[in-house]
Amino acid sequence: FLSSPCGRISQILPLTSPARTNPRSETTTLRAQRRKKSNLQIIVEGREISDQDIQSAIQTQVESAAQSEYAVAEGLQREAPDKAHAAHDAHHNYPRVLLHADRLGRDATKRILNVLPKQKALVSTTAEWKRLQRHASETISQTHLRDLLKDEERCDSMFATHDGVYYDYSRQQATSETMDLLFNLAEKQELTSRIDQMFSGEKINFTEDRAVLHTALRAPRDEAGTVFVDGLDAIKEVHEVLDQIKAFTEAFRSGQITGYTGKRMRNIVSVGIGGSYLGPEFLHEVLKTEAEGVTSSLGYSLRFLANVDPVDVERTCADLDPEETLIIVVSKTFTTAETMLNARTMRQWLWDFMGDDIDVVRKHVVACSSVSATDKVAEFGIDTENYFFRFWDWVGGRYSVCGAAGAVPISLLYGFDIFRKFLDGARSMDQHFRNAPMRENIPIIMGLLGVWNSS
Ligand SMILES: O=P(O)(O)OC[C@H]1O[C@H](O)[C@H](O)[C@@H](O)[C@@H]1O
Repeated sequence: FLSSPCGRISQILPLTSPARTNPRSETTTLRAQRRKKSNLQIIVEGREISDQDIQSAIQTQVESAAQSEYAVAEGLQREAPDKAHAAHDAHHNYPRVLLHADRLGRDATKRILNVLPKQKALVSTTAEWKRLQRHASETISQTHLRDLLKDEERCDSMFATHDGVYYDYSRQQATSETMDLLFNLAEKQELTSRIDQMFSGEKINFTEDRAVLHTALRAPRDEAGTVFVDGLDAIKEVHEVLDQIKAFTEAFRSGQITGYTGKRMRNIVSVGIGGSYLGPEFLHEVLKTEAEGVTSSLGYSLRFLANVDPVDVERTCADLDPEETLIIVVSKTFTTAETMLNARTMRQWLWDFMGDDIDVVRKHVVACSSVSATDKVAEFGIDTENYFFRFWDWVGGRYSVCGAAGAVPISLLYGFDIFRKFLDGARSMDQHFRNAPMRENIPIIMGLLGVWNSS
């Protein structure tokens, strides 16, 4: 906040320390003048910033933040998206103000908090959070896990189970009191209604103004018509793509789909990074030693290409016959530099063997990408009609394994039915997450322990 109305902060000087950090004489004078009022001085471009400056800078932001809430509440988002966007941006600056304050130190935070209107309580300012903080410093920091583990009653109570998944959290640095405090915090933050908002497609990802709907990726077909995003029936769309992947998989595995030279394709190279790589690879690692996975993948191979080191490309395809190889470019945005570089390298590899023909790309390269990247997929030379498997902006990259990003490589290697089972498992956990009471709810407990451990 200080950088926009006042200029860039150049120095922050605690007034109690000697003048060694600031040679400017006028600043020294200022410091002397203000010594009695405050023990912190903020210098911006040679000028000291007063409490009043801070207050007016914050006021501007807080006013637009207040308008933002109003705008969104009034449904302006639908009628005037630009306005709502600007309002959203301003709104997000509110926590940022505190973040800056935090960096400036305790004195600055205090001064800033004093001038901030009591508008929206951050989680860290709630009584439930403070109770957790006290509990952490007064009790848990003095307790060794070794001693916690001696308490049988405690250990017996710290587990949750659902559908064959058994979650034992007795090795966490936590007691049943910790859990009580965490559940209180979750209640205070209205977690249950936030979960419902997520499942129903509300745009809870407010930084990108998007829904967070990976759960729709594993919702059953008969739930079509229940979740809409910007007027589109999310679950219906999901099943259209799953049907497309199923049909493509069957054609690929039965040899109906062949490469450019008519050979049957047996090797799959999945190019992608981050969420477009780790999820599918994790699934592959799990399945490749499972009896069902071993038999269903016989005769096929799947490799991942995520690294841009040229030796990695060599390692991935040195022993592959390009005529029998299908390249999957997995990228939600279809712009990620590493992925696109590897995709171009693999395209060249195909061209080097089979000739510089666009049909080589149309027969050997498929894309898993978001609907909004369709033009880029087409530009690359991929057949967007038959070789493009889409997902949506409301699928976060790290969850895309349940969408085309995971479905295509895993189904081609192991068959669609195995992938379907994975979706069914995820669906079962979604239902548990949505319906189980908090104290038995595995994802909620894991989330709360995540908050506990990282804070
Ligand atoms: O799928 P893409 O658009 O190529 O992005 C790939 C990855 O890029 C970055 O690493 C992001 O942090 C990830 O969240 C994302 O999954």
